[in-house]
Amino acid sequence: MTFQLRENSTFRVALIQMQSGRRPATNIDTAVKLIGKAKDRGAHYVQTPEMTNLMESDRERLLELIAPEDSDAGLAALRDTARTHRIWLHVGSLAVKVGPELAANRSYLIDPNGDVVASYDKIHMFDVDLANGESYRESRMFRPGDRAVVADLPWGRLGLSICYDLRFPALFRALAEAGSSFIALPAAFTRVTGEAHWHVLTRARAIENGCYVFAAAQGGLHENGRETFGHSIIVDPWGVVIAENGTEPGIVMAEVDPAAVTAARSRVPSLQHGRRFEVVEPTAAAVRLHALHEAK
Ligand SMILES: O=C(O)CNC(=O)[C@H](CS)NC(=O)CCC(=O)C(=O)O
Repeated sequence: MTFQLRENSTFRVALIQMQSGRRPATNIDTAVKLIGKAKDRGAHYVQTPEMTNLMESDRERLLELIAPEDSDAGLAALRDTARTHRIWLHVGSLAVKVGPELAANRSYLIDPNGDVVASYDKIHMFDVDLANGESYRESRMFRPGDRAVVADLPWGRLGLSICYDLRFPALFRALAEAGSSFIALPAAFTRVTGEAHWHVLTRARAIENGCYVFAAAQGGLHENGRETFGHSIIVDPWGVVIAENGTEPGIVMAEVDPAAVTAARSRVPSLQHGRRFEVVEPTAAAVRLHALHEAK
């Protein structure tokens, strides 16, 4: 079955904020309940955060707890949920097994029939040491993706990204140039970096690409000891935050209008004005002039 294009109609987006723990069955159960509530409130597209099924820092334990996607009980339950509620369900990511010692941080777009229509492996791995001593080595557990992915919703095209990808504007530009009106950014930002950068970066990506940004987040203190920023957020293409949550689990909703994308891009057509330069190497003459100037 195919879905009718509805690029001229608004739709309701719901973001599920979670505080996922160390037991996949419990986390999936929580997600399914919140998705049901979002449906009751009229959602057409529902997004869950990065690592919906598991927040686990221990590599061995993570590898024991996860399954290949074909036999993943969580994915099956979420597909059932999409079908039961007749919604577009975007599972922000699941940790899934892709080899004996290897996982992927993979998001799934599921249609109202319960079929997976797109999946995306997080490209940029969060291998970062923060000033407060927090240290992350995502690439120890996860195999990064190398493909940018877009998928079609009835209301327009959706570009897929995850969490740390937010810091790589070239990915978002590529998604916009591939026709995205909406960009999905499920996340599990740290509290510290979220406080410093979350709002400015989500708004910047929306503004510079004339896209909506839908970002369902993990928030609060997790069983594995991690603390995440929360603040699930919906930003419109003009950079206005139209819905936002705090740090508690819950649902964030907004009415989304595809016409706002066209409007923002016609007011400021910066997408059409890009890539008009080449980078020029410093010339020997310029270097000599500089040296002359310094010597004065
Ligand atoms: O590891 C897990 O359990 C779940 N995955 C995550 O939390 C991921 C990888 S560690 N987090 C981020 O990418 C944070 C990015 C971020 O905070 C920033 O860019 O500032």
